[in-house]
Amino acid sequence: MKLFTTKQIAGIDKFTIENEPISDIDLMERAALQITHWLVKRFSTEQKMVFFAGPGNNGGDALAIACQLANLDFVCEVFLLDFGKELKGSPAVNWKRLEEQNKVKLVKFKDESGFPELGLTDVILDGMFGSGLSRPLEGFPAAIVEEINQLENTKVAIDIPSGLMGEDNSLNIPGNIIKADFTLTFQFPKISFLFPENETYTGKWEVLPIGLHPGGIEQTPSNTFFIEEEDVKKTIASRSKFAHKGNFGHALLIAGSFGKMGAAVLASRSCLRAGVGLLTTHIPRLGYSIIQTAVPEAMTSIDQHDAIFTEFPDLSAFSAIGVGPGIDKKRNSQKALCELLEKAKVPLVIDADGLNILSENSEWLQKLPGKSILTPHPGEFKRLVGNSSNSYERIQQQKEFAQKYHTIVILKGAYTVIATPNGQLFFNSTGNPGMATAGSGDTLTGILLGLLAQGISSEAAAIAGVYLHGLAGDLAAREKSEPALIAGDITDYLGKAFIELNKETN
Ligand SMILES: NC(=O)C1=CN([C@@H]2O[C@H](COP(=O)(O)OP(=O)(O)OC[C@H]3O[C@@H](n4cnc5c(N)ncnc54)[C@H](O)[C@@H]3O)[C@@H](O)[C@H]2O)[C@H](O)CC1
Ligand SMILES: [K+]
Repeated sequence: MKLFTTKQIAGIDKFTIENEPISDIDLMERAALQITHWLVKRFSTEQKMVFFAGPGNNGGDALAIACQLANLDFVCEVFLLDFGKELKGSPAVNWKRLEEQNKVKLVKFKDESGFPELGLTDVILDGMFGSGLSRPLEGFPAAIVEEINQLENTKVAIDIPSGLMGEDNSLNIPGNIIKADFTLTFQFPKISFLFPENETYTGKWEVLPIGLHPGGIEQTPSNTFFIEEEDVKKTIASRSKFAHKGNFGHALLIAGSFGKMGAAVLASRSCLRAGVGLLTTHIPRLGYSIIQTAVPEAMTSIDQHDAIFTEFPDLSAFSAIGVGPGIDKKRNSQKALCELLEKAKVPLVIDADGLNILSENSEWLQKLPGKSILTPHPGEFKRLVGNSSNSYERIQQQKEFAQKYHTIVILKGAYTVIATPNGQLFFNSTGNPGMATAGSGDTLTGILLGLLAQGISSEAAAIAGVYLHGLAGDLAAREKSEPALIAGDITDYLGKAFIELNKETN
């Protein structure tokens, strides 16, 4: 799914009005109805619905929802922020409808002194500002936000928590943004919802479709995407009846060191489960019996060194190479990685200590084979690319880095972001906090390597890999729970993830 800026969404909104065609008041009514349905399912008529409405269409939505709920016997009150200007357009129409309906208490207020007393079970609906917010809130609306945030009532934001920008909040004032329990957003997730620091404002968010015109969506360009099942299905081809293991590539995984052989085991197992034809795992001598016992399906390549990575086998047989999980960053391992970068002709997946070595030798980034995949977590990213003051800034850095070095950068997090060399960004939609556990990254490296070795392009492997990794984690968490989930479970549930992905087509 394409993701858009709030400005672009306003354009698609306009396109829908002109081309469906539908009047703006009817589009607002349709959007409002989606939220009304959601509220009716969740709350009872015993609870008063208290709306805070702003001067624009976000306020218009609030008025429309109040009108619809009042017709369903909910007790509603509307507090309209009065900036001394008459309401215009659809918000004005909805205000008039409410006056004529005569079921909802309507109050206009100009400053904090007009802030109402609320009952403990009242539900607050935030319809002050949505995608039309042009600058951070201050003065009167900011004071209202502060009042609302002090209350313990359940808060539901319409489209966007008031005060939050759809993309860049670098210059925003944290105290002047509504902290909602739920955000019900229209048609598309807003980009800022995908950043960890904004969870405190959005609470749990849901996308409610409002039937924006497919033509408008199609013709609006975007280089930012939300990965969904459809985007991954096409990558995972069904296998020919006559297939043999030679059809699915030969991966080389360089992983493990003394005390960290588990990383080599986890990554090897997930590489195999991702469907690779052959896997050779290169490990220090002391790891030999560990890997042979734990992963009998893998062939081994044994380093001359007992405890660390210092050399690698002839590369001509391999269709993709993974390096990093558990390798440590001793001087001889650094030298071996440098040589690997110079000799490798196939894309690499570089993780963990592989990335840390690169951070300490940034001039080697120029040596990366084209379309290699780097998989930093935020700490590794910071060491590799530098500091950033927020997630928006960080993804800009990520994008520039991927373009500069012609690599795919997978920045791991709740919504893992993939940056590609052509300037695109993909946010992953699967995964859960149970996956924040030791070795989870090693399993991702294995999956990526396994897909890449099968001849899947680096971009497609990255997109499918993070999606499947998250999906396997979600399926595992359903049975194991989030706290009890361990990295090996992700690998164990990878099969179920493939089945889930192919459900409709099978
Ligand atoms: N496309 C859709 O998905 C639909 C969206 N709908 C709703 O419409 C809003 C966007 O409405 P818009 O009128 O463009 O903007 P807002 O209501 O968010 O606010 C604009 C209003 O506020 C003033 N303003 C802006 N910034 C500030 C500020 N910092 N301080 C004070 N005042 C400010 C501005 O001048 C305007 O007067 C979207 O979020 C949805 O809720 C449709 O209803 C359905 C289709
Ligand atoms: K809002």
